[in-house]
Amino acid sequence: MVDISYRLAEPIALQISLQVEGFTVLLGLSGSGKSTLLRAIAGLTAAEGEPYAGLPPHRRRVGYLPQGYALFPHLRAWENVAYPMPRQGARQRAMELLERVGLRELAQRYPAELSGGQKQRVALARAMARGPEILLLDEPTSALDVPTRDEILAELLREVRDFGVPVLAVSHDPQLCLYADRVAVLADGVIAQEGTAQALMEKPRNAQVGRFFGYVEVGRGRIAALGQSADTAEVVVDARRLDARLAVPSLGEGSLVRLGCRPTEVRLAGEGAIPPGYQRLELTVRNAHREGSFWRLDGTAPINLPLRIPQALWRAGPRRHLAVDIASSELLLWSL
Ligand SMILES: Nc1ncnc2c1ncn2[C@@H]1O[C@H](COP(=O)(O)OP(=O)(O)OP(=O)(O)O)[C@@H](O)[C@H]1O
Repeated sequence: MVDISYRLAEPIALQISLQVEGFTVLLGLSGSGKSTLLRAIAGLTAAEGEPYAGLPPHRRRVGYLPQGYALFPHLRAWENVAYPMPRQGARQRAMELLERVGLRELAQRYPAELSGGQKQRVALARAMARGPEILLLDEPTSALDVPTRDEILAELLREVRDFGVPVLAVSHDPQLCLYADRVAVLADGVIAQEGTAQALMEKPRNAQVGRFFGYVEVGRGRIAALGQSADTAEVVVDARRLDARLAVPSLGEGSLVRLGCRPTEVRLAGEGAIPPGYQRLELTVRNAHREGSFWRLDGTAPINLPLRIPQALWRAGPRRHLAVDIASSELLLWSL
């Protein structure tokens, strides 16, 4: 495990404390400073921080895979891997590293003669060349084609785990969390939340964390009463009482809150009884338009749920009212 603590002001203000353990994924929106943080840890952007503060890049025990991999186009695969090594024995050591990533046979090729996944493995071998104690991956899936992405990523992670070095991967892609031992979310220059993917998915602390796991903010209200079990509450929205779940422990009776939920978890109400644990809401539809074979509904009340409904389930076309069932555990309450 490596404890990372970095502060910088330019080009973006960041104050980051983060534990990197196994495969750790740092999620953040585009422009939130993910690449800047990795460059700071690698010593390529001025910053204060531990570990490595004050050391030049080549003295830091960091393996860095930038976006696009930054291989030298005029050097063969093995020469790219050997580049950061001391001359003596470099070729043999480079060949060993290429062997570990399954590319020994392609050692003589130039980057232009390699696939995206193969380039990534050459870059991985090069990043491992100086025996790093942490590996930094910038958007490891962004340069890969969708059909082969998961396969290449799984292979990359197998190799990374094989090297036994903790990895910090930054991405805007929550899919990466499927493979992660730890996940953190970067927002407004700080770590908004960190923990296991499951913990963040079940209780995202705010809307910025929630959006990576499919939650959208659907309205605002006031807590009328705390529920009987630890994290439940009754909330009033637009004079309607709803059962919901607290995503932050500090909320109490009278607290003003934001409501969040995953539109994919909302069910169209059928003819029958409300399923246990669910509540039925009669939504007022303000806007409906077609999206392929779906109806897209926006601006509904009392909560503003964006919904995509298969045309077959709403054949008569848009109406003004729509009954939906939402699990109480699905309706999250965040601080306002
Ligand atoms: N060299 C630079 N000069 C000026 N501004 C920069 C520089 N590098 C980054 N920035 C700015 O700093 C902010 C963070 O950029 P950064 O590349 O770290 O974001 P990111 O989270 O990695 O985004 P993305 O997912 O789009 O790559 C952005 O607003 C960017 O415009």
